[in-house]
Amino acid sequence: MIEVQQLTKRYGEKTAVDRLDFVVRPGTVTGFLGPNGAGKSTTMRMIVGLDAPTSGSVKVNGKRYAQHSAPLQEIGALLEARSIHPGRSAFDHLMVQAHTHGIPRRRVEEVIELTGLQAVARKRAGAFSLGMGQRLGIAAALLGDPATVMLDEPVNGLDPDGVLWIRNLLTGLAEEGRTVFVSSHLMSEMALVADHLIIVGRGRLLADTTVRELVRMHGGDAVTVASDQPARLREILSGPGVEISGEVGSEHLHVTGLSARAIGLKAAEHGIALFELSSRTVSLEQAFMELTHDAVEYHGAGTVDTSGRAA
Ligand SMILES: Nc1ncnc2c1ncn2[C@@H]1O[C@H](COP(=O)(O)OP(=O)(O)OP(=O)(O)O)[C@@H](O)[C@H]1O
Repeated sequence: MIEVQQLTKRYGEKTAVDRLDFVVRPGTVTGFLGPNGAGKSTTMRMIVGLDAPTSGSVKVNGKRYAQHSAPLQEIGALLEARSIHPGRSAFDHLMVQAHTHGIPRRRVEEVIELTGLQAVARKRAGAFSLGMGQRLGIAAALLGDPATVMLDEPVNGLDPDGVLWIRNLLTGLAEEGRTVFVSSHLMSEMALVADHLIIVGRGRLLADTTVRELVRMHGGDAVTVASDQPARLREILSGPGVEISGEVGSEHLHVTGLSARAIGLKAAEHGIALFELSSRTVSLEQAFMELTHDAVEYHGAGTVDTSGRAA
């Protein structure tokens, strides 16, 4: 569990993290999203005590990071800036950390296997590809068998096999009941792996929600239906959880809370002919763009956001 309370970090004039409040719970994968410079890495560094908050606090599994006697057994982290001695083998790199934390050699062998590094474990880490380096960073994060795992951009630079591997690893860790907190720029990837989302922009909390709820709030799964009896169709489709809108005099209705299939079947049951029946699903990417539009620090020239405005 990670509990962030009024967490703030200022670098001179710049407020990188601005009074953030959120809780990351065990048993699910929580995605940490935000545009470049939103404050994700700074927040993650404060969670593991690498940066001191200007104000506010953060607890990991009920205590501040520094108060844990064996922090590696509480939270395993992969942060963007990794420091691996290039001349040391993956095995030795992990053994050094294991030694200093009283972790047995058996666990080093386990994490090497878990991260698929067996074939290269004795090779110099300096010669590792980006993907191998990521796996080694994850092996180190899992070394202490921690209840909380935090990974900053773990899929960066990975090939499709690596991305799939990370996806399965994260969902597996959550299924074991661990707290899994992962940052990423890849919304499509987050949609597949995360249940819950913390979204930040310019250091502030923009949303603390589920993937489903975020998509629903930004238009969700709406169906457009057209017929020559819109008033009757509206009556037939009305029910709990169903929202219907449409302009007076228009043949079109916009329906949420019912699938296109259910609407088609109900219309047929009542002998109403339909001229149009189309679903519109807002992707997580669109919802994210709408939510963070005003919080993006650097827009590329000529980029257009999802609402069609020039950014
Ligand atoms: N050591 C530092 N000194 C001064 N400013 C900093 C420092 N570290 C971060 N910042 C600034 O704080 C803001 C937040 O940076 P941070 O790296 O936490 O964002 P991020 O969301 O992780 O971005 P990205 O997605 O690009 O990695 C940025 O504007 C950054 O320039």
